Amino acid sequence: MIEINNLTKIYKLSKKQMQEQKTKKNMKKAADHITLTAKPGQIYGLLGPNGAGKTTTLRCVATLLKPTEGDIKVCGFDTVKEGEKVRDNIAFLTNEIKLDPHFSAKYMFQFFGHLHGMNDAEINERREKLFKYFGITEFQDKKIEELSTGMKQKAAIAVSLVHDPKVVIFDEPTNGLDIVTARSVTDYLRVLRDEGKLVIISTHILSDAEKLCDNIGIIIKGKKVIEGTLQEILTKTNTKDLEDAFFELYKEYNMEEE
Ligand SMILES: Nc1ncnc2c1ncn2[C@@H]1O[C@H](COP(=O)(O)OP(=O)(O)OP(=O)(O)O)[C@@H](O)[C@H]1O
Repeated sequence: MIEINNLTKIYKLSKKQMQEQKTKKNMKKAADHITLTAKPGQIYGLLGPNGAGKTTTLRCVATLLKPTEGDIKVCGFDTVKEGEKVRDNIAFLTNEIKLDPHFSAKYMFQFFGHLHGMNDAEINERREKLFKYFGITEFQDKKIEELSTGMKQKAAIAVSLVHDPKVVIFDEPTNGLDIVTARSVTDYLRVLRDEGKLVIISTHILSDAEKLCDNIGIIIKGKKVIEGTLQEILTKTNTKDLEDAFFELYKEYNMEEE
């Protein structure tokens, strides 16, 4: 279970960042009083345009950032006061995760398994299952640098899941992946959901949210502006598809003063 309670995250901007973001303010409120609950056996999608605050929110959930205000509980543990316990229960994935190119996927899997306190028998069982699913078994002894981009990505995902976490946090799961790799990743998120795990993703791809997510929270300018199943969102916005709903909300909330 993830319980985000009134999360606000404010970044202090450097002069360079102020220039880049074309603002005179030296603070940026990236998450603005976000409250949400995501439950096991569910894929929860944070949907929003670039810069909406999705990554910031997920990084706070994953204990990588400290909220400015509010608190977050993951499996009942506070992300600030009990960070280690939170980290035991999660995998945080992005498409930027890279494995050391000089080692094999098998070696990296074992290395991270040991870091999580697993024994060799447990690691081997997990590896057989995950490598089989992602089609890595045949290439498991090759150096990462010799693998294709898609295979590298799948190996990184398998390694992140070595400890069989209850909660999987995935920032932009299909970004930058070819269509075949993207499909195997989204299919695996469904497998995890069906195993009773909680999967929370961020995306700006409407079709991913539509097809994959049991619950969708739309974030615009750091605020959660609506939440529900696809059908609930369409009913609340009186629209026919998620794209129409999204643009209605975007028109309404993107105009708001900061
Ligand atoms: N470390 C940082 N320092 C200052 N500002 C930041 C920092 N990280 C993010 N921001 C700003 O906070 C806002 C939210 O960024 P965030 O990356 O959370 O959005 P996002 O919804 O994930 O967008 P994207 O899809 O582009 O990754 C943006 O305006 C961004 O420029």
